Amino acid sequence: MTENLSHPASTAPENGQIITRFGADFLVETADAELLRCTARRKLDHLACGDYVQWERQAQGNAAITAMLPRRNVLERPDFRGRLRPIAANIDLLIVVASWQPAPIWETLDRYLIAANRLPADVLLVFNKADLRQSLASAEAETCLAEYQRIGIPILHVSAKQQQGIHPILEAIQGRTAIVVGQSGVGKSSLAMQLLPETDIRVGTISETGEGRHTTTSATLYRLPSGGSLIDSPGVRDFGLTGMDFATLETGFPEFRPFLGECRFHNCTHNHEPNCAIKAAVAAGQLPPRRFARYLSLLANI
Ligand SMILES: Nc1nc2c(ncn2[C@@H]2O[C@H](COP(=O)(O)OP(=O)(O)OP(=O)(O)O)[C@@H](O)[C@H]2O)c(=O)[nH]1
Ligand SMILES: [Zn+2]
Repeated sequence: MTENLSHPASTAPENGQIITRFGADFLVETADAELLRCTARRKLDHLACGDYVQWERQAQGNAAITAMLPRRNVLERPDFRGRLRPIAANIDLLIVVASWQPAPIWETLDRYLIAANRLPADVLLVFNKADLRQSLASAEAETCLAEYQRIGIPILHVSAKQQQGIHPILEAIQGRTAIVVGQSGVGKSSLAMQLLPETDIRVGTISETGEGRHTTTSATLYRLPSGGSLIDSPGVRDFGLTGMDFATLETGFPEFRPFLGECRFHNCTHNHEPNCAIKAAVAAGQLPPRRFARYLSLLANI
């Protein structure tokens, strides 16, 4: 029997990265930086923006994702049924945005830091609305902020509205893949607009595929002209921390590390136990007390 030559056989698999999702299909950036719409089998439904995949051209002329390559990490969020769904994968940097109006919820910031540690991903704390800092930041808030500085969390003060401090964020991203998170109203969308100002970055590259304006709420990966990538994901912006266990909580407080192992009990929770090295360090002024108080409050909730 002769082969049907009108349909070329499928090609060898190639590597690519998922840029975004359109319903059941995915937009894949090929190794040649070409954007290609690909189908995927149902068993690959858990693929997310940022995933590296293998794809191949099919006999029918379309392209299909055939496999997911190993992930460094994945950010998940419960859907309306409470099932965890992947939002974005292979994240290097969690940009946690806070502001002075709405005022920072410090425990929420701590939760983001714990989540970043669990991913694992680096953290950049961006305090937006710097224009309001002088009039709205209380002395207590400044003290809380100083504690983060003290434990070595990188912090930037910016104003999306006044277009100030945007370049340092891009510099901080360097070659990494970053995602912006933070509570509602802190200015995440405003910042994303500043970080991705060119319409051709935000929507243009996506439009080339004939989708028109990309109006879905799917996470989308954008290449930054300054290097690195930014995943813009309306859905993940206020993501929480689900299923936290004690180990996740404890390692989410990196300032504890030098003292861990020095408590009298190896399974010390740094709460009621006698001869606790963490409590001693807090009492001696070696660990920031407000962070420790919030640690105890988080501990009470697991
Ligand atoms: N004063 C001041 N206001 C800002 C700044 N950046 C954003 N805003 C305002 O803050 C409000 C919220 O901004 P958004 O960018 O929508 O905040 P968001 O974090 O994306 O909010 P959600 O979509 O609810 O998660 C808007 O009214 C912005 O104009 C800033 O630097 N200074
Ligand atoms: Zn202890």
